Amino acid sequence: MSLNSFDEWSPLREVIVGSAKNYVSHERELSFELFFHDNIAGDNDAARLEWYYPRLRSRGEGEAAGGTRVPVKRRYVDELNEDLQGLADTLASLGVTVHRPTDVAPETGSVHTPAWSASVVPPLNIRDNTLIVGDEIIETSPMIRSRYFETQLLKPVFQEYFRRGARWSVMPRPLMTDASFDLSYARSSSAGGPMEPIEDPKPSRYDVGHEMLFDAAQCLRFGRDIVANVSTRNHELGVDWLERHLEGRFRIHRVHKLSDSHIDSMVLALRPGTLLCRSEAVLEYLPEPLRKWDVIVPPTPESYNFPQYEDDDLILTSRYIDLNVLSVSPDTVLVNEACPELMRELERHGFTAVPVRHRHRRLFGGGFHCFTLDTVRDGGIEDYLV
Ligand SMILES: NC(=[NH2+])NCCC[C@H](N)C(=O)O
Repeated sequence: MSLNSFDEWSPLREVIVGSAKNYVSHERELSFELFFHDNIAGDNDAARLEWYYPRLRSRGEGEAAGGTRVPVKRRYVDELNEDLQGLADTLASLGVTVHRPTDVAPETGSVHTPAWSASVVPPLNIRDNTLIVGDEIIETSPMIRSRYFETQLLKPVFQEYFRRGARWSVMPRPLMTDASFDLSYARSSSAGGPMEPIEDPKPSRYDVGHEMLFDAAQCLRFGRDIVANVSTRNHELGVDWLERHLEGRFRIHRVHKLSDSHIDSMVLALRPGTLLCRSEAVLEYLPEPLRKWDVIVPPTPESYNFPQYEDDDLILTSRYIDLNVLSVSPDTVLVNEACPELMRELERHGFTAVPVRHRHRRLFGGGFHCFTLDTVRDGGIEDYLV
């Protein structure tokens, strides 16, 4: 079918499901530290910052171009791939056509630019680097160096949609030197909480000042309207680009500092008139028309909802990550089977919750919404925000 995805909830026909094949390590360098810096794990309104460990070690001589590779345990990667296959199988059993990315090679490759290099990670959280707006694929400007060329692994799928008539654009590629990053959000969000130090940015001959660095997962799509979270100058530039690019076709509504970057563990739209939110407080950030929608606030996740990890396992999400559900229609939602409380809450509001296994979401930074990219849904360019 042709690319057609304008919203987060209308009947799903085609989707891409991410892959974690050959995930071996995380590379801890400036862009990674900044991205995962602010793990807000608040009890509804009292936001609290979580530690990452092990603590950063400061860069030694000659280490400026790269970072420290932290291995990811093989068992977790195998279990994650098993769960991803389960997710793909569930979607297929619901009549959805599932596409998969190209897997990265077993030997970890590297991304090299004139300014730096970083090890490649698999195309797992594919929601992050591509925005589907109607009949257009937009590859967004990456925020993490290891993920600089991630969308290349979606190329066969994108080529096929292009062949069938899709528009296909790529936002400007950042030079992504240390000076490209606006550190103000990460620095100011440290107030009152323990915080890993942000390493001193190193100068580079390629510095051009703050650049656009913006993830598609900062957006939620509502027909003609797109809600985009902006927390830094980098995001602001990204939204400026999107606004100019989509002018006359879509309206963008900026929300400010709802989260560090991604919006989809804070709020999701389940059907016209119903939002799933981390807390009622989220509403105050949203555009006026959305504040009138019904809100489902799931019970706060408890530690028993999650596997126990060891000190050397990096935790990359808040415990609200399971809010990150995937709608296959306005009344059917894929939910982590580890969250019976969330499933019951959705059922109470008239949804069918389809349980799907997903064990290691906190180690790999994403739930079902993050791991997927919905390319064909029934919905069109409608005005929902009136
Ligand atoms: N599209 C995504 N990768 N979203 C994941 C957002 C997770 C969010 N940072 C949290 O810790 O709750």
